[in-house]
Amino acid sequence: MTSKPIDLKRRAEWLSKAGILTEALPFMRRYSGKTVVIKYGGHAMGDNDLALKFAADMVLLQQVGMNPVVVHGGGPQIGKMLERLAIKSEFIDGLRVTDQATVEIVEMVLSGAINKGIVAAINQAGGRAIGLSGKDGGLIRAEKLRRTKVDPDSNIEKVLDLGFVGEPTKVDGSLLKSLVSQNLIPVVAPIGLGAEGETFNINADTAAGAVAAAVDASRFMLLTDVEGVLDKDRRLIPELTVPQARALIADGTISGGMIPKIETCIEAVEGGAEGAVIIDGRVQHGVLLELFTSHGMGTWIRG
Ligand SMILES: Nc1ncnc2c1ncn2[C@@H]1O[C@H](COP(=O)(O)OP(=O)(O)O)[C@@H](O)[C@H]1O
Ligand SMILES: CC(=O)N[C@@H](CCC(=O)OP(=O)(O)O)C(=O)O
Repeated sequence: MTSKPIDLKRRAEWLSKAGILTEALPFMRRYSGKTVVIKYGGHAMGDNDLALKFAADMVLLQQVGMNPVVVHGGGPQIGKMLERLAIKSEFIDGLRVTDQATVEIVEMVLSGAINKGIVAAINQAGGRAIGLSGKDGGLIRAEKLRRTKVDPDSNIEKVLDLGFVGEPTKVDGSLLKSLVSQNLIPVVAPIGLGAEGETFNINADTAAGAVAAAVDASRFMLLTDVEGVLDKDRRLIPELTVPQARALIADGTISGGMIPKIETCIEAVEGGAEGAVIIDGRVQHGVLLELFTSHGMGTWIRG
């Protein structure tokens, strides 16, 4: 039996048309050996096809010599599960108020179904992913988040009690680096371990920022369900300086779940990352478009 000959000329033309040879190679060379932390938001997970493409992109990043580290969210998925269990949930400034019953569900959804789903998809795509929550190996130590807010009527500062919402106090970057050195792709669920063994629900953007700092990431990307940061007329803002971003939070243009993203990006660039970018996770292969094309996508936050 003879197999059909491969038309190499056609394949070469296709590669060239796809711009792979001309456009992406210099970027691939530039980022080789660099660590990129990708925050994969619950809204960006979309359907199965999109999730498989995301997984394939992670494998490709590794194959061109980069070190991808994934930190995932799952807010909408937690919301659905809480609804099924008739547990009410509310958000303050983009953070879920988390009581004991809620934190149990948060951990179950994030460290269970979502984490293992991403790990399975990356392994299916030919990579070697390993799933961890912040509890595994003591990866993310956390403490109760202290938040205050000035009451606009009385002008008095109030302490907000968000329950088991945590903030990272220490991320063990050496653990992640040792996994990466063994060609593994770490996939991290944003659950923190408290000093008394408590389970903390950490906003995934915040957890991703702390992970990026701990592994000295040169690139930090957040995938969400909008094109990037939008102005008051809902137009994409391609680039923001730190002072501009702060001003947009102060005047209310940036609100809700976009606030922790921006705060985390500011920390990442102030902490020395080459760049932090918020991109549309609903676009197929968005990560590759951002990293390996000259126009990139989304909103860049610069120092
Ligand atoms: N200025 C803004 N530009 C873009 N999105 C914004 C802005 N202000 C608030 N948002 C909201 O932030 C959301 C993204 O945050 P979030 O829902 O927490 O996403 P994820 O699950 O990806 O973390 C957007 O869907 C949008 O509703
Ligand atoms: C404290 C807090 O708000 N935790 C988040 C954790 C998941 C998350 O951040 O998921 P996304 O990135 O998909 O929004 C929550 O309970 O929804």
